[in-house]
Amino acid sequence: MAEKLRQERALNDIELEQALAKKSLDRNMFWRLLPLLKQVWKQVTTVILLEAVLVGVIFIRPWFLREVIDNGFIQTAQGILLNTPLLTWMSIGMAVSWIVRFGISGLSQYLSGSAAVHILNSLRVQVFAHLQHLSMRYFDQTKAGRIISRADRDIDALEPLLIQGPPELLSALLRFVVAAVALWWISPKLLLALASIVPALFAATWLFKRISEKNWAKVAEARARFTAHLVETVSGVRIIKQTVTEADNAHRYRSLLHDFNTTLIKGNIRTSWFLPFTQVLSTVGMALLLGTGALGIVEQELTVGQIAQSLFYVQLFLGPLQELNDLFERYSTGASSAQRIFLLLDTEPEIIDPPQPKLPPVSGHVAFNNVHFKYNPDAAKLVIQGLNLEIPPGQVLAIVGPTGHGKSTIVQLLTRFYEVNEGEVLVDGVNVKDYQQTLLRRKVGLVLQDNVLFSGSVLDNLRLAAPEASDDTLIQAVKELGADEILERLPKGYYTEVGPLGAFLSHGQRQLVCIVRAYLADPAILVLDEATSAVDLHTERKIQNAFRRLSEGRTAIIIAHRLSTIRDADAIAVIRDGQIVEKGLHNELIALHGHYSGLYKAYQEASEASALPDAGRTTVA
Ligand SMILES: Nc1ncnc2c1ncn2[C@@H]1O[C@H](COP(=O)(O)OP(=O)(O)OP(=O)(O)O)[C@@H](O)[C@H]1O
Repeated sequence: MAEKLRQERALNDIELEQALAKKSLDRNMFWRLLPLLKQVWKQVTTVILLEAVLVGVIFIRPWFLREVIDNGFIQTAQGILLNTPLLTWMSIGMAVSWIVRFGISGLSQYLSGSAAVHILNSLRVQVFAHLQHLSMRYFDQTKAGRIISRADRDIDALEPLLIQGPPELLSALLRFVVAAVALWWISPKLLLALASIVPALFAATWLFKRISEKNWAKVAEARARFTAHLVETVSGVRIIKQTVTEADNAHRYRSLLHDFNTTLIKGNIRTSWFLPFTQVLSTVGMALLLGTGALGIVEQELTVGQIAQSLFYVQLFLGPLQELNDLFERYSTGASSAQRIFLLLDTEPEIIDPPQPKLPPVSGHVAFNNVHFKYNPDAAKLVIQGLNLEIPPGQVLAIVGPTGHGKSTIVQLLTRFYEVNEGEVLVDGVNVKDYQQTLLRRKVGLVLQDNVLFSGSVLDNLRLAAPEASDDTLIQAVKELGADEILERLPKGYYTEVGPLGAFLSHGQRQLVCIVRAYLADPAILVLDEATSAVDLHTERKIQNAFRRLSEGRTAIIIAHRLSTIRDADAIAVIRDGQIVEKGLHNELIALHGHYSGLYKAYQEASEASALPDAGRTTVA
């Protein structure tokens, strides 16, 4: 059942992406990629010039050969004599042409390579910056693996298209045009004989391009699926181990890999006929040219040297057309990757700043007026329904209620991670929509259940809130909150590495670091989403004291799971089905014999049953 559900969820995600991808399939990727070349126009221009010189060098060689055949050997009465000066100059010319060719191709490749690095890195930066601006809903709907696949592999896939592609295309076109002119120069009949196969070659190339584009889009999609699964596995590895679903998970990965392989193989089979087909066509072209050339010799219109020279041009004329095979394949891979990148870049953040934002809040007065909200616009049920709540500046308000009834959602709306569907959220009497998001969020300090720390030391993490602060200032803040005893016990004290996402620290230690971080940021409003997992009594007390100290003189919202911790709160609000059903002081609410007293009773019973001070939680009620 779980597997089925997982598959269904994944499928919905994929379907959503495919539907979006189809929308932008019509766009011409090439024209959207072109502006990227603007920043490296100097390198691009030099490469174009170098390629033009290279083509000139290539074309001079058949002329050397023709001169050697037609004039290198002189027929005299004594027999055939060598035209030594001509042969010497032609040999030198041939050697120089090879040396120049190697030198120019090396330089051209170096320049296009450095341009590539420049363009791809700036695209990476653009994608990264854009990702940070996207609203939470985008991350709710899109798997992390898909995003990584775009920001990393899809950008890599542009390299052959953007970098080697243009010089090769240019070189191919130049060789094709110059070969055509040279053949025309020798004899228009020779050119016409060879050109008779071009329509068939173009038709085949066009067909190939269409098939190839579709194939590469499928391959990229299949690849994104297994990457997404890999990322999910890495981030959920604990749960997978705990639920002993490694085998199921590996099976799912294998089946996604199998889909990828099948798509890749099918794609390769479909496109593999192109090369042999073009080879057959060029053989036919060569036969036609030789036939026409033979007639020309018989009719004394052409010399043997000219035919030998024209044979070189056959490859220079048809070769570029065959190279289109490779170029189109590259274009297809790159275009499908570009499409996925543009799909990401075209995604607009749902939540944007107002054109003229108000000054950031100071006093921390919070009001929710008739707020309605649901995460998914298509969902039938509202998560928050007609919520009215006022928190005067400096008040400590505790929010309690059963799990999944909207407690954390209230905070998400206060920080404008999501936009309300109806009603308004006011901070200091101003709608949160009228503040600049960054300034609003700086004024709301969050200490959440699943606190995230970033790789680096404890001090590095504290410094996120106060970038200019010295080590001593940071440590002083830790001491002021009474968190020093616990943090100094870490292996290297404040210099201990916290590991990826803070994995080397315990839950309680992470929470203390976050409380100090919030203290350093000096917000007007504080939110403590109390941890549901147990910490020892000593740490718990330290956390509570630190939070109490932190909330002095600020508005504080405590999402409480341990009812014993909030008895002293200035007000307690009980939330049920996204509405405030009761609000008052602890004693008042107990006396009401309503929801709160029921929750409290259940909490006390659970505490007594397990004989642990933190055993009972409202979330189990
Ligand atoms: N990002 C999201 N996308 C869609 N639905 C969500 C999202 N976050 C929460 N929900 C849903 O909204 C409802 C309220 O969730 P919320 O996290 O506010 O509950 P809560 O009361 O804080 O629960 P808990 O006590 O377990 O923390 C739940 O039904 C939850 O499934």
